[in-house]
Amino acid sequence: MSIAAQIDDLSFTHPGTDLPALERVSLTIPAGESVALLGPSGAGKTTLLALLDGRLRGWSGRVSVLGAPLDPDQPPPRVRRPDSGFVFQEFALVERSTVLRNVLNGRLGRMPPLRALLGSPTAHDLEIARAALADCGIGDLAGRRVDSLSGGQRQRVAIARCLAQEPRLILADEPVSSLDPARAGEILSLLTGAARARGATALFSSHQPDLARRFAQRIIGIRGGRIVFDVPTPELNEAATADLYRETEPMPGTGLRAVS
Ligand SMILES: Nc1ncnc2c1ncn2[C@@H]1O[C@H](COP(=O)(O)OP(=O)(O)OP(=O)(O)O)[C@@H](O)[C@H]1O
Repeated sequence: MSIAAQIDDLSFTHPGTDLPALERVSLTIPAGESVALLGPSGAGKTTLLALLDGRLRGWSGRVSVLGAPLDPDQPPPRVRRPDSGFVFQEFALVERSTVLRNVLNGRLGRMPPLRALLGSPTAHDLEIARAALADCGIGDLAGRRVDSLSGGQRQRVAIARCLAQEPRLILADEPVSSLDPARAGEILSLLTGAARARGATALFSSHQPDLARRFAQRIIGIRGGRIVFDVPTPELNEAATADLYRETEPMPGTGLRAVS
């Protein structure tokens, strides 16, 4: 089995905080699968995705992404960075730029540094960007400014930008939480379908167990920074999902909820 991410005994506390956001996490994410990360607010989903994206420093444990170990003290080398692509909940697009320009930004990491600095794409970059737009069903929007688009269209642009990067691992942080249910299904179908078509691995976080079931082959439950289950989708039962999202009892007399 080829492995997209291997995590052993990973712990991390955000600077300036006391409680770990991730605690003794161990996980294996097989290459080529679509995997959902479920868990309540504050569970550690964003932290785990950012860490796999090489954006956090000062963690402990061992983490390998696409066969290369991450260094807890250094960002990944530039040549490896485009291998993992990130889709953000709030799209993170350049609002006043065109759709095509935004998607071409996904090519920057694949360009030699001087070309990236000048922002001058080659014909090959343009070809890849246009193919990504077409795959996302928005070829006709190439010349539109992003700030004239709907939320669903913006997320398609963000996915196209990620695909233009030609990543082998696609990390997506609640990519559909701002969309209506129909749009959310379309976008997750697009994201996981595009990953599958490219032989890439997709790891997305969500608050919606039904969407995770529909679009992920594997579901990981995280709560309080710890993995509470990691199962093939058909094995996920209602009780485990309900327990993941259970409310803790208020602590007597305080109105506060106990951390479990
Ligand atoms: N930049 C930060 N600085 C300090 N603490 C942070 C930071 N980001 C997250 N945390 C803390 O780390 C813990 C995990 O947060 P994280 O955002 O990873 O959870 P999440 O599962 O993604 O939540 P949500 O579903 O609400 O996005 C929380 O206790 C949160 O308050």
